[in-house]
Amino acid sequence: MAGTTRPGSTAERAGDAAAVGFSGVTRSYGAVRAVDGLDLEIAAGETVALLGRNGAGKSTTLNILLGLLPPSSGTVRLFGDAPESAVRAGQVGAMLQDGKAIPRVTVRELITFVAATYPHPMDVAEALELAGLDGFGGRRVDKLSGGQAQRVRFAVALAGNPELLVLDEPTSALDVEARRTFWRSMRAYARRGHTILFSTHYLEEADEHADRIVVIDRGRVVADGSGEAIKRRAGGSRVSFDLAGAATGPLSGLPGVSAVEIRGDRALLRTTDSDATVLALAELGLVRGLQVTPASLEDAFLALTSAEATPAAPAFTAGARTAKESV
Ligand SMILES: Nc1ncnc2c1ncn2[C@@H]1O[C@H](COP(=O)(O)OP(=O)(O)OP(=O)(O)O)[C@@H](O)[C@H]1O
Repeated sequence: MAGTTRPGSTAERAGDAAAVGFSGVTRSYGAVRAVDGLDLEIAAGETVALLGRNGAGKSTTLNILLGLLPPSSGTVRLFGDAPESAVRAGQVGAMLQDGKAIPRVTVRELITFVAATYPHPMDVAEALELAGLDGFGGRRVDKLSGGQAQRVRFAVALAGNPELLVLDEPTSALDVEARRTFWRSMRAYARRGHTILFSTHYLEEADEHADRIVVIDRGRVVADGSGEAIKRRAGGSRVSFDLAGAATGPLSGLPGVSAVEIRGDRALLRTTDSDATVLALAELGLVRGLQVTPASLEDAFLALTSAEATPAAPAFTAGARTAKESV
């Protein structure tokens, strides 16, 4: 997606500067290192998902990016400038997880007020439409459901017509229909050349809606690339077959096998070399109901972020299985 800049904007002044640049950023809370030497560059026009489990450091990263939290060390640049400057210039819109509703104002009044504080605001009706708030303009913001309030926060983020949109778990309170509407709006906004950075726990959303997925764990980037690239990096395939009473002991020693799970009469092997594993299984006569499937993004995510995992020996723990991974 090509980037576009407004005349006189921070981005134009900064020339080809990245939309976002983190360099060696660290943030500690007492003994907890929430962000630990984070390096990250996001080009203008990219849509990037920040993916990580609870406590990985996503919100802290986004708060530092927005200038709301000073880093303990390292530097952050937005369009080549300090975050505060980019925010002041209206280049950045944010939708954070919390945020209290202002009593007694209507949705339209709120968005009109917010838009008026920016140098190049979005048309209020357009912001309401993009946020899925058509028909809600006259409603009081303190009398909305959780999902509707979340859409108001999205409209607030859009109101300044920002070049960079930062969204912290934007769909967490939305139902299926609202989620679909939200992503349609996001894509439309991205197509205008804007940069979008969103955090999420939803692997499918990251895979489907981002150009690039940055997985963070313990405040560090542990993977960065397309969903496909991350699956490849985490490695391997899953081979499953019917045991038909065969002994399970030898399975972990077969070529390529990095993990074994037994579910009833079915064996599931994680392997870094499915051809070698399948050949060895054939020699043992274990080919009944044989299936070979590439690793899912879920597999990759677990392998990259589980406590005991290393990229060379991904974890494959029974407790973390999901229906999606069933064979
Ligand atoms: N204000 C704070 N004081 C102390 N520790 C904090 C504070 N904010 C965050 N932390 C800790 O920093 C780490 C990172 O937290 P952060 O909220 O950035 O993670 P997250 O990836 O956004 O998590 P979640 O997905 O649960 O929202 C966690 O260990 C958290 O407990």
